[in-house]
Amino acid sequence: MTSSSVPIYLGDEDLTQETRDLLSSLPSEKGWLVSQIYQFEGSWHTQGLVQGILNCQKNFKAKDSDIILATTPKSGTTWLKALLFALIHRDKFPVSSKHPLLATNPHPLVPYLEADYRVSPDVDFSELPSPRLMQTHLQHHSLPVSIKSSSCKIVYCCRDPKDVFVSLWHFGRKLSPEETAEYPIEKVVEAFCQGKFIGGPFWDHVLEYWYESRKNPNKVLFVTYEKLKKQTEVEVKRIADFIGCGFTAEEEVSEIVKLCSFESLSKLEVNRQGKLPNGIESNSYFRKGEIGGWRDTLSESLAEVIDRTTEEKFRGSGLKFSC
Ligand SMILES: Nc1ncnc2c1ncn2[C@@H]1O[C@H](COP(=O)(O)O)[C@@H](OP(=O)(O)O)[C@H]1O
Ligand SMILES: C[C@]12CC[C@@H]3c4ccc(OS(=O)(=O)O)cc4CC[C@H]3[C@@H]1CC[C@@H]2O
Repeated sequence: MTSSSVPIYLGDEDLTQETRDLLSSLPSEKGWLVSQIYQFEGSWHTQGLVQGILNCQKNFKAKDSDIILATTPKSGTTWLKALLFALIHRDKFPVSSKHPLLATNPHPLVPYLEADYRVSPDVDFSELPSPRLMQTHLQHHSLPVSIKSSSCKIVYCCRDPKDVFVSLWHFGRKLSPEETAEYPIEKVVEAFCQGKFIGGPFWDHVLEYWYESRKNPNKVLFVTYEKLKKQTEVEVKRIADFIGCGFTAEEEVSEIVKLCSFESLSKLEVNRQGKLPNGIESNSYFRKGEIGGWRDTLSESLAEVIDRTTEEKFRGSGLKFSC
């Protein structure tokens, strides 16, 4: 059973017999926020997510024009959802007081594949305007085959794992204050570094997309939260070029950058009040939005534990997080 405060799609209601049989054969562990997590295709998920992944792998048919945003949780999903939505639809929705991002949180504007397939195995994305934009937290090897075999584009965003961890830590404690109150941070860091965490192991997730981006740079664009934060306009133009909607010399990128900035989005009423369709408070997705914010939560020794894991895992890959 999952805790009642986490989204319903993570839960174990109405699983198919096929999923139940599969789950009974998978390694499982007690989770931090959810009572049980399962290792499926090398990554850890709830029962509900395994059901959503199976449905998605079976039923999702990518189109060549699709754009898939892939991230690990807390690596910049909300920001990229906003930026990609604004970039793709800028002809239809120029930046103005009527822009959809001023009235709607970025999450409902961009479907979350495995969660939506969890809610309904027959979910229909055919009504989405072209190019269709969708999000996933899946590891590369677990993506539906058609995403890998079609010419659709994958934008991958990752972030320094210390900031990812701290972002998750605060997100989880807000989501489930009672369940998390007694949980020492040291234990949660340990589980995160062992990879036994929803979507984990974090480092394997990043490395897979890193190597894919190097092997096939026209298919996978590798973006880091840090670079996006430091040189937003340059990175947003690079993303726009990659997804096939580059900026002309006359066009201004700064309006979209400003619209999607943490400062703008986090001040909007729609992102400050109320809940998203998944039951999570809209403001949970906007906390600090900084590079290196981990310093106010992690001791030096815990930061070292995460850094050591990063060094070990990334050794020889050419990948580094610059802060
Ligand atoms: N427009 C934006 N610009 C920069 N960071 C943003 C952002 N919107 C959300 N974030 C930050 O991204 C993290 C959430 O990640 P995700 O969207 O993948 O769940 C949070 O980090 P912090 O908790 O460090 O503040 C959140 O504050
Ligand atoms: C899917 C989700 C982001 C991940 C959140 C999460 C992360 C780690 C967890 O620890 S453990 O229980 O696996 O040990 C639990 C959770 C539960 C909530 C998850 C979030 C719900 C919506 C976000 O996109």
